[in-house]
Amino acid sequence: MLRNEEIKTSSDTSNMHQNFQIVNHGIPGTVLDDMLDGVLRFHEQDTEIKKEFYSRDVTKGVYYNTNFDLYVTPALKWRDTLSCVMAPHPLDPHKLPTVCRDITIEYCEYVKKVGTNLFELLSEALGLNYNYLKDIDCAEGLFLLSHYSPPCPQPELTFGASSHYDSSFITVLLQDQLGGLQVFHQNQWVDVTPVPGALVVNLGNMMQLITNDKFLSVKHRVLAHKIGPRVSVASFFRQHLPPENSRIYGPIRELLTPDNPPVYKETSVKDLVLHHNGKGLDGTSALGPFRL
Ligand SMILES: O=C(O)CCC(=O)C(=O)O
Ligand SMILES: [Fe+2]
Repeated sequence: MLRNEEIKTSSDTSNMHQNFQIVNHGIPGTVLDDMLDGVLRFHEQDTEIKKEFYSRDVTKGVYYNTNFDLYVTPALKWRDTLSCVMAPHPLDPHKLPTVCRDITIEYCEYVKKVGTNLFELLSEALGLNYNYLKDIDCAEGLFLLSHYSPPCPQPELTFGASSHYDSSFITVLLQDQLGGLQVFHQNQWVDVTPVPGALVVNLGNMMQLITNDKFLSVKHRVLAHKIGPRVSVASFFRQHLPPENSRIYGPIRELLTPDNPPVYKETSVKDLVLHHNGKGLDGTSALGPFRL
C-alpha cells in the first residue's frame, strides 16, 4: 500500500494529485492478470451467449452493453462494457457470467481492501480522522465496469472513452499493457503509461463535492487503437443508483471556514449519477448543477 506521504499530508493538500498509480496495493499479480483474462473471456464469447446479459436497464445487478450513453452522446465510443453492482448489497454470484464469475468475486474482495486503505489515507490527507471517509460510507458501494475495446480500423475517428470525469468518490482502475489512458493535466493530455502490476486511482466528482474542491476530480479519456483488444476494469467506489432515501452528501463541515464556505449544495449520489448518465461522456463535469 502506498504510504501517507505519497498522498501528501494535511498541511499541504493544495496540489493534491487527482490521479496516481499504486504498486504496493497488496493484490497479487496473478489476480490482476486473471481478472483481465476473465474480462477478455467474457467479451470474446459468442454473441449468442453474451446476449443473455445484454440490457440497458441500469437497475439490474449485472448488464452488458455498449456506450451506456448511446442515445445522448455526441459520438460513439469504441468499447463494450460488462457492468456489475458488487456492493453494498452482495450480488447473487449466479448473476455473474460463468466465464469470469470466480475471479470477479475474488478481485472485488481485494479491491474493497484497497479502497478502504485509500479512504483512510485520503481522510488523513484532509486532516481528518482516518475513519472519516469510511464512516460516511464512501467505501460502501462498489460498481465494477469491465471494458473491452476491439481493434479499431480508424482510431482517429473515435475514442475508447471520450473525455470525462468519474461520478465516484474514487475509481480504482486496472488496465492492460496496451496504453491509451490519458489525463488532462496543466492544460494538456498526458499518457498514463501502464506500469505492470500497478493500479490507477482517479478521484471522482463525489470526492470533489465533499472536499469542497480541495481534491479535484480528474478529467481523463482513452484513445482508440488499431491494435487490440484493450481490456480494463474500473472499480467505482460509490453506490449505484441507490433508493430515494439514500445518504445526502455535502461539503464536509470540518473542512469549511469563513474563508472556505461551501461551494456545493447537498445532494445524493443518485442525483449526481442520474445527471452524469443523462448527459453522457461529453467532456464536462457533472458537478455544474450542484454548485452554489
Ligand atoms: O479504460 C480505462 O482505462 C478507463 C475507463 C474509465 O475511465 C471509466 O470506466 O470511467
Ligand atoms: Fe473514467
